[in-house]
Amino acid sequence: MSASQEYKDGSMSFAGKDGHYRRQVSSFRDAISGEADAKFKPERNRYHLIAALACPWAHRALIVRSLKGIDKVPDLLPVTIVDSLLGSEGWSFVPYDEPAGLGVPGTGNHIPGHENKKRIREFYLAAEPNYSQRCTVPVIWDNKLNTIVNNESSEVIRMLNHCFDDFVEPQFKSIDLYPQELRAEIDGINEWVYNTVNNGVYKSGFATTQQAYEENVKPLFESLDRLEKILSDGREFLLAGKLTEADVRLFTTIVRFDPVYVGHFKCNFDTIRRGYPQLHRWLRNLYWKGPNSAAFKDTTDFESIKAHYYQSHPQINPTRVVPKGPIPSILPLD
Ligand SMILES: N[C@@H](CCC(=O)N[C@@H](CS)C(=O)NCC(=O)O)C(=O)O
Repeated sequence: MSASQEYKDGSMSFAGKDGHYRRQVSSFRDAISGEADAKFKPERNRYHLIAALACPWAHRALIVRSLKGIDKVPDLLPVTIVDSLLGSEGWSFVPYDEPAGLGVPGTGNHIPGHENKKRIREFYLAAEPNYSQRCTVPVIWDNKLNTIVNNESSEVIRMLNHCFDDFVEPQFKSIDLYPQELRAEIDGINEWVYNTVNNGVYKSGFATTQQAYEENVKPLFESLDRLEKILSDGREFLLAGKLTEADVRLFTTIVRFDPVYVGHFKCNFDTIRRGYPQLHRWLRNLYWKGPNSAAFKDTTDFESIKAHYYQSHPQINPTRVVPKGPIPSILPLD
């Protein structure tokens, strides 16, 4: 069942009757694996990542693909980027005629044998002809079996953490974003960060009643306070002085916070740059500093991010005007 309903003007409400937004459960939950009987074996010239630069969930996959050096091996996991505008037929590889002239173009669809597909929906229907839910990114598409391996970002990044280790250069093989000894801690932090921060901004922004909005925006800022405390000893990463998937998952929300969530989703008790100096330091370190920064910086496209949110939700922003600020989108290191 879809959690969205269409208004008379064609725009979508993503909230239910009680004003609360509920994210749908992802449908494709397989994994690429080197195990002997695996259906989806790691191979070159087989898999594609379909992503939106705007989307924080897809952004996780782009970051891990880069951190793990998967992007440096030709034809291991090429990326197809959709246009930034999420229109009435979902994510698209070609510009929408209506509303016309909006959005930042993606890469176009060059997935061999599927070049004529215009919308991401067509891949979902090829994989599952009766699919009736929302067609979300990220998607790992298997061009051999013509199906979707997985469309749940939390599982996609777990999979990319190791599944292509036999193909990447040695220095990337040893990178482990979910090390055994930290798993319990990572799972613990992921759980409340997912509910109140990653999804909390959406639950605040898509709420259609005052009460639903307040019930979600307060826990969001409580969690930002909690993160601020965790980082207050000056640590560079959330856990144990080591970059983990917990940092990746939090980054994609925090980097969008001041440019989009403060205004568009009404998450405006404070901004990260003014009210959360520790989170702000952590964010800028990931984005600007050290050997990992390219994975964070080069996958962050503020133009697509802002265009997407402000133009794709006419129930929130009917004029589709995109604000110019904050300037700059992210501040430099001190
Ligand atoms: N649980 C999914 C959520 C993905 C998701 O909701 N993606 C949004 C973009 S931010 C999407 O593709 N929405 C398309 C639509 O609603 O039509 C994941 O983490 O992979």
